[in-house]
Amino acid sequence: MDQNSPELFDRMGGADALTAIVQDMYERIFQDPELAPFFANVRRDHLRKMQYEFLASAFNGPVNYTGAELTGIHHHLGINAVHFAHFCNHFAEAARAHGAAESDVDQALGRLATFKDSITGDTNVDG
Ligand code: HEM
Repeated sequence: MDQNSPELFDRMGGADALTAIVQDMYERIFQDPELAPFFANVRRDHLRKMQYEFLASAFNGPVNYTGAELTGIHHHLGINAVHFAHFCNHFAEAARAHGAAESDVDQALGRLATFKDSITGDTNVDG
């Protein structure tokens, strides 16, 4: 079931659709008062480009991820499980807005969930 052809990347509409989904997802994230502060000093064009590569690759598209290792770039930021859930929800809403099938949204969310431990860090650090 999971190894359907065409791949998830293609079923979601390929490069053009995923580029639009990433753009839309970050518009939602940057407007979310809980998530926006994390991105205050981030180069947004670079972020969108790297996220496109990452998701395209995670969805079995013909793209190599050339960005930073996920744990190293996120773990010190204090991202908790609620932040992670909201982030994934923005992705899901953006994908639906661009016509993704619910079964494909579910599959994509399942793949994102596998990165949760790499993204979330310990928020109880003293000082
Ligand atoms: C499955 C979920 C996530 C994935 C796949 C993901 C992926 C990525 C990728 C690919 C980058 C770019 C790396 C690079 O520049 O080389 C990035 C950067 C970043 N992400 Fe995430 N991310 C996720 C969740 C989150 C969450 C929940 C937050 C915060 C609430 C977050 C905050 C950031 C920030 C602030 C940066 C920029 C870091 C910097 O430039 O120093 N990410 N993420």
